[in-house]
Amino acid sequence: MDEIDAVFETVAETAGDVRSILGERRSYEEGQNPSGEQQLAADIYADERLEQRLLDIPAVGSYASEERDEVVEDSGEYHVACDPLDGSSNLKPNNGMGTIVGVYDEPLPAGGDALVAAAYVLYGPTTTMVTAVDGTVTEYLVEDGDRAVLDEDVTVPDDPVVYGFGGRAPDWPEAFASFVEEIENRRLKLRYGGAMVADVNQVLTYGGLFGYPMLADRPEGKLRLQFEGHPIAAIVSMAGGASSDGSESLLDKTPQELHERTPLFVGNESLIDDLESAVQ
Ligand SMILES: O=P(O)(O)OC[C@H]1O[C@](O)(COP(=O)(O)O)[C@@H](O)[C@@H]1O
Ligand SMILES: [Mg+2]
Ligand SMILES: [Mg+2]
Repeated sequence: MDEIDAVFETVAETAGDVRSILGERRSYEEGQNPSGEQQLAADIYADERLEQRLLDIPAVGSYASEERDEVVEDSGEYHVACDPLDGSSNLKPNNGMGTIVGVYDEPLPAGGDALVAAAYVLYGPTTTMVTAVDGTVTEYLVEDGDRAVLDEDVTVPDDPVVYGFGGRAPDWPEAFASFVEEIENRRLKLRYGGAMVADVNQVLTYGGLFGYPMLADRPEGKLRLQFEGHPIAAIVSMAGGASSDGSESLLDKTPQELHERTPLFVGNESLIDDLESAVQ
Protein backbone atom coordinates (compact mmCIF):
# COMPACT_ATOMS: atom_id res chain seq x y z
CA MET A 1 0.00 0.00 0.00
CA ASP A 2 1.63 3.20 -1.18
CA GLU A 3 -0.32 5.41 1.24
CA ILE A 4 0.81 3.43 4.26
CA ASP A 5 4.38 3.45 3.01
CA ALA A 6 4.16 7.23 2.67
CA VAL A 7 3.22 7.39 6.37
CA PHE A 8 6.14 5.14 7.34
CA GLU A 9 8.50 7.18 5.16
CA THR A 10 7.38 10.40 6.81
CA VAL A 11 7.73 8.95 10.30
CA ALA A 12 11.30 7.86 9.48
CA GLU A 13 12.15 11.33 8.13
CA THR A 14 10.66 13.01 11.17
CA ALA A 15 12.59 10.64 13.44
CA GLY A 16 15.78 12.15 12.09
CA ASP A 17 14.59 15.64 13.06
CA VAL A 18 13.39 14.54 16.49
CA ARG A 19 16.67 12.79 17.20
CA SER A 20 18.60 15.91 16.26
CA ILE A 21 16.76 18.22 18.73
CA LEU A 22 16.69 15.91 21.76
CA GLY A 23 19.89 17.38 23.17
CA GLU A 24 18.59 20.92 23.28
CA ARG A 25 14.86 20.50 24.13
CA ARG A 26 15.16 19.00 27.57
CA SER A 27 13.26 21.60 29.59
CA TYR A 28 9.70 21.34 30.86
CA GLU A 29 7.11 23.69 29.35
CA GLU A 30 4.23 25.43 31.15
CA GLY A 31 1.51 23.24 29.70
CA GLN A 32 0.16 19.79 30.52
CA ASN A 33 -1.08 17.27 28.00
CA PRO A 34 -4.69 15.98 28.08
CA SER A 35 -3.60 13.16 30.42
CA GLY A 36 -2.41 15.76 32.97
CA GLU A 37 1.31 15.15 32.38
CA GLN A 38 3.84 17.94 32.14
CA GLN A 39 5.16 18.43 28.60
CA LEU A 40 8.79 18.75 27.61
CA ALA A 41 9.85 21.04 24.77
CA ALA A 42 10.78 17.84 22.89
CA ASP A 43 7.23 16.40 23.28
CA ILE A 44 5.82 19.55 21.69
CA TYR A 45 8.41 19.68 18.91
CA ALA A 46 7.80 16.02 17.95
CA ASP A 47 4.02 16.52 18.01
CA GLU A 48 4.09 19.63 15.80
CA ARG A 49 6.53 18.12 13.33
CA LEU A 50 4.49 14.92 12.97
CA GLU A 51 1.25 16.86 12.60
CA GLN A 52 2.65 19.05 9.80
CA ARG A 53 4.35 16.27 7.91
CA LEU A 54 1.64 13.61 8.24
CA LEU A 55 -1.18 15.96 7.23
CA ASP A 56 0.83 16.84 4.11
CA ILE A 57 0.24 13.28 2.90
CA PRO A 58 -2.93 13.37 0.74
CA ALA A 59 -4.28 10.09 2.14
CA VAL A 60 -4.05 11.28 5.77
CA GLY A 61 -7.45 12.67 6.74
CA SER A 62 -6.79 13.49 10.37
CA TYR A 63 -4.09 13.63 13.05
CA ALA A 64 -4.51 12.97 16.75
CA SER A 65 -1.89 12.80 19.46
CA GLU A 66 -1.33 12.23 23.13
CA GLU A 67 -0.11 15.84 23.34
CA ARG A 68 -3.29 17.61 22.13
CA ASP A 69 -6.95 17.57 23.16
CA GLU A 70 -8.68 17.32 19.83
CA VAL A 71 -8.32 15.55 16.50
CA VAL A 72 -6.92 17.83 13.74
CA GLU A 73 -9.18 17.28 10.72
CA ASP A 74 -8.18 17.31 7.05
CA SER A 75 -9.43 15.14 4.20
CA GLY A 76 -8.22 11.65 3.28
CA GLU A 77 -9.09 8.03 4.02
CA TYR A 78 -6.62 7.33 6.85
CA HIS A 79 -6.56 8.66 10.40
CA VAL A 80 -3.29 8.71 12.31
CA ALA A 81 -2.87 8.53 16.10
CA CYS A 82 0.58 9.31 17.57
CA ASP A 83 2.47 9.24 20.81
CA PRO A 84 5.09 11.71 19.51
CA LEU A 85 7.65 11.03 22.26
CA ASP A 86 7.03 7.94 24.34
CA GLY A 87 8.92 7.74 27.62
CA SER A 88 9.97 11.39 27.47
CA SER A 89 10.84 11.41 31.19
CA ASN A 90 13.86 9.37 30.04
CA LEU A 91 15.27 12.43 28.28
CA LYS A 92 16.89 13.85 31.41
CA PRO A 93 18.72 10.63 32.40
CA ASN A 94 19.57 9.97 28.72
CA ASN A 95 17.74 6.66 28.32
CA GLY A 96 15.68 5.20 25.48
CA MET A 97 12.56 6.85 24.11
CA GLY A 98 10.27 6.33 21.14
CA THR A 99 7.60 7.53 18.74
CA ILE A 100 4.44 5.45 18.27
CA VAL A 101 2.09 5.66 15.28
CA GLY A 102 -1.22 3.92 14.51
CA VAL A 103 -2.98 4.22 11.14
CA TYR A 104 -6.76 3.68 11.15
CA ASP A 105 -9.32 3.56 8.35
CA GLU A 106 -12.04 5.09 10.54
CA PRO A 107 -12.22 8.50 12.23
CA LEU A 108 -10.81 8.65 15.77
CA PRO A 109 -11.55 7.54 18.41
CA ALA A 110 -11.61 4.17 16.63
CA GLY A 111 -11.54 0.51 17.65
CA GLY A 112 -8.58 -1.82 17.20
CA ASP A 113 -10.37 -3.48 14.29
CA ALA A 114 -9.99 -0.22 12.32
CA LEU A 115 -6.19 -0.21 12.71
CA VAL A 116 -4.55 -1.03 9.37
CA ALA A 117 -0.89 -0.38 10.15
CA ALA A 118 1.37 0.62 13.05
CA ALA A 119 4.96 1.59 13.68
CA TYR A 120 7.35 2.74 16.34
CA VAL A 121 10.70 4.46 16.30
CA LEU A 122 13.21 3.69 19.04
CA TYR A 123 15.75 6.40 19.88
CA GLY A 124 18.41 4.21 21.47
CA PRO A 125 22.17 4.08 20.85
CA THR A 126 20.98 3.82 17.24
CA THR A 127 17.64 4.87 15.79
CA THR A 128 15.54 1.91 14.68
CA MET A 129 11.99 1.65 13.40
CA VAL A 130 9.56 -1.28 13.51
CA THR A 131 6.60 -1.34 11.13
CA ALA A 132 3.60 -3.66 11.00
CA VAL A 133 1.27 -3.97 8.03
CA ASP A 134 -0.47 -6.84 6.21
CA GLY A 135 0.65 -9.32 8.86
CA THR A 136 4.37 -8.60 8.50
CA VAL A 137 6.62 -6.87 11.01
CA THR A 138 9.85 -5.31 9.71
CA GLU A 139 12.71 -3.70 11.60
CA TYR A 140 14.82 -0.91 10.05
CA LEU A 141 17.87 1.10 10.95
CA VAL A 142 17.08 4.79 10.44
CA GLU A 143 19.94 7.08 9.48
CA ASP A 144 19.47 10.63 8.21
CA GLY A 145 15.77 9.92 7.84
CA ASP A 146 16.35 6.89 5.56
CA ARG A 147 15.43 3.31 6.39
CA ALA A 148 17.59 0.22 5.81
CA VAL A 149 16.09 -3.20 6.58
CA LEU A 150 17.59 -4.99 9.59
CA ASP A 151 15.04 -7.81 9.85
CA GLU A 152 12.35 -8.32 7.23
CA ASP A 153 10.26 -10.71 9.32
CA VAL A 154 10.38 -9.92 13.02
CA THR A 155 8.83 -12.65 15.19
CA VAL A 156 8.60 -12.96 18.96
CA PRO A 157 11.05 -15.74 19.97
CA ASP A 158 9.33 -18.92 21.27
CA ASP A 159 11.31 -19.13 24.50
CA PRO A 160 10.69 -15.99 26.55
CA VAL A 161 13.60 -14.36 28.38
CA VAL A 162 12.61 -10.90 29.70
CA TYR A 163 9.78 -9.22 31.61
CA GLY A 164 9.04 -5.70 32.81
CA PHE A 165 6.01 -4.21 34.57
CA GLY A 166 5.21 -0.57 35.33
CA GLY A 167 3.65 1.02 38.38
CA ARG A 168 4.73 0.69 42.01
CA ALA A 169 4.63 -2.88 43.36
CA PRO A 170 2.57 -1.86 46.48
CA ASP A 171 -0.13 -0.53 44.13
CA TRP A 172 -0.43 -3.80 42.18
CA PRO A 173 -3.60 -5.83 42.82
CA GLU A 174 -2.85 -9.00 44.82
CA ALA A 175 -3.57 -11.41 41.95
CA PHE A 176 -1.19 -9.50 39.68
CA ALA A 177 1.53 -9.36 42.35
CA SER A 178 1.34 -13.17 42.75
CA PHE A 179 1.59 -13.56 38.97
CA VAL A 180 4.75 -11.41 38.95
CA GLU A 181 6.28 -13.65 41.62
CA GLU A 182 5.52 -16.66 39.50
CA ILE A 183 7.04 -14.99 36.41
CA GLU A 184 10.24 -14.31 38.34
CA ASN A 185 10.40 -17.95 39.41
CA ARG A 186 10.29 -18.98 35.76
CA ARG A 187 13.76 -17.44 35.47
CA LEU A 188 12.68 -14.58 33.25
CA LYS A 189 14.99 -11.58 33.63
CA LEU A 190 13.77 -8.13 34.67
CA ARG A 191 14.14 -5.45 31.99
CA TYR A 192 12.28 -2.23 32.78
CA GLY A 193 13.48 1.14 31.51
CA GLY A 194 10.39 3.36 31.79
CA ALA A 195 9.80 3.87 28.06
CA MET A 196 7.29 1.43 26.63
CA VAL A 197 8.82 1.41 23.15
CA ALA A 198 12.25 0.47 24.49
CA ASP A 199 10.82 -2.15 26.85
CA VAL A 200 8.59 -3.67 24.17
CA ASN A 201 11.54 -3.81 21.77
CA GLN A 202 13.29 -6.04 24.32
CA VAL A 203 10.27 -8.36 24.23
CA LEU A 204 10.27 -8.45 20.41
CA THR A 205 14.00 -9.20 20.44
CA TYR A 206 14.27 -11.75 23.27
CA GLY A 207 10.68 -12.88 23.92
CA GLY A 208 8.83 -12.26 27.16
CA LEU A 209 6.19 -9.99 28.61
CA PHE A 210 5.79 -6.23 29.08
CA GLY A 211 2.94 -4.72 31.04
CA TYR A 212 1.61 -1.59 32.66
CA PRO A 213 -1.09 -3.06 34.92
CA MET A 214 -4.24 -1.91 36.65
CA LEU A 215 -3.30 -0.19 39.93
CA ALA A 216 -5.15 -0.07 43.28
CA ASP A 217 -6.12 3.60 42.90
CA ARG A 218 -6.15 3.56 39.10
CA PRO A 219 -7.89 0.45 37.73
CA GLU A 220 -7.54 1.84 34.20
CA GLY A 221 -3.71 1.82 34.44
CA LYS A 222 -1.60 4.56 32.86
CA LEU A 223 -1.16 3.97 29.14
CA ARG A 224 -3.53 5.24 26.47
CA LEU A 225 -5.44 2.72 24.32
CA GLN A 226 -5.56 4.77 21.10
CA PHE A 227 -2.03 6.18 21.08
CA GLU A 228 -0.04 3.44 22.81
CA GLY A 229 -2.22 0.35 23.27
CA HIS A 230 -3.56 -0.40 19.79
CA PRO A 231 -0.36 0.26 17.79
CA ILE A 232 1.88 -1.70 20.17
CA ALA A 233 -0.67 -4.53 20.37
CA ALA A 234 -0.87 -4.70 16.56
CA ILE A 235 2.92 -4.85 16.19
CA VAL A 236 3.37 -7.59 18.80
CA SER A 237 0.38 -9.57 17.49
CA MET A 238 1.60 -9.45 13.87
CA ALA A 239 4.97 -10.68 15.17
CA GLY A 240 3.20 -13.79 16.52
CA GLY A 241 2.62 -12.55 20.08
CA ALA A 242 -0.54 -11.32 21.77
CA SER A 243 -1.97 -8.43 23.80
CA SER A 244 -4.41 -8.05 26.66
CA ASP A 245 -5.94 -5.58 29.10
CA GLY A 246 -6.15 -8.45 31.60
CA SER A 247 -9.25 -10.01 30.11
CA GLU A 248 -9.36 -9.36 26.35
CA SER A 249 -7.10 -8.40 23.46
CA LEU A 250 -6.45 -4.66 23.21
CA LEU A 251 -7.32 -4.96 19.53
CA ASP A 252 -10.91 -5.92 20.48
CA LYS A 253 -11.35 -2.69 22.43
CA THR A 254 -12.82 0.64 21.28
CA PRO A 255 -12.08 3.79 23.30
CA GLN A 256 -15.11 5.91 24.16
CA GLU A 257 -12.80 8.89 24.51
CA LEU A 258 -9.62 9.71 22.59
CA HIS A 259 -7.36 9.80 25.64
CA GLU A 260 -8.86 6.78 27.43
CA ARG A 261 -6.40 4.68 29.41
CA THR A 262 -6.13 0.90 29.66
CA PRO A 263 -4.10 -1.71 31.51
CA LEU A 264 -1.72 -3.05 28.85
CA PHE A 265 0.13 -6.35 28.44
CA VAL A 266 1.98 -7.59 25.34
CA GLY A 267 4.28 -10.53 24.72
CA ASN A 268 4.39 -14.27 24.04
CA GLU A 269 0.91 -15.70 23.64
CA SER A 270 1.47 -18.34 26.35
CA LEU A 271 2.41 -15.65 28.88
CA ILE A 272 -0.61 -13.51 27.94
CA ASP A 273 -2.85 -16.59 28.47
CA ASP A 274 -1.27 -17.19 31.89
CA LEU A 275 -1.65 -13.53 32.83
CA GLU A 276 -5.36 -13.52 31.90
CA SER A 277 -5.98 -16.69 33.95
CA ALA A 278 -4.14 -15.16 36.91
CA VAL A 279 -5.83 -11.75 37.06
CA GLN A 280 -9.38 -12.43 35.91
O1 LIG B 1 7.28 6.03 35.14
P1 LIG B 1 6.38 4.83 35.09
O2 LIG B 1 5.20 4.91 35.98
O3 LIG B 1 7.14 3.53 35.21
O4 LIG B 1 5.73 4.89 33.63
C1 LIG B 1 6.44 4.53 32.50
C2 LIG B 1 5.51 4.37 31.35
O5 LIG B 1 4.95 5.64 31.06
C3 LIG B 1 5.28 6.04 29.74
O6 LIG B 1 6.43 6.84 29.79
C4 LIG B 1 4.10 6.82 29.21
O7 LIG B 1 4.35 7.36 27.97
P2 LIG B 1 4.64 8.95 27.75
O8 LIG B 1 6.04 9.22 28.18
O9 LIG B 1 4.42 9.04 26.28
O10 LIG B 1 3.60 9.67 28.57
C5 LIG B 1 5.60 4.71 29.01
O11 LIG B 1 6.47 4.84 27.94
C6 LIG B 1 6.23 3.88 30.12
O12 LIG B 1 6.05 2.52 29.91
MG1 LIG C 1 3.86 6.98 25.85
MG1 LIG D 1 4.41 10.70 24.96
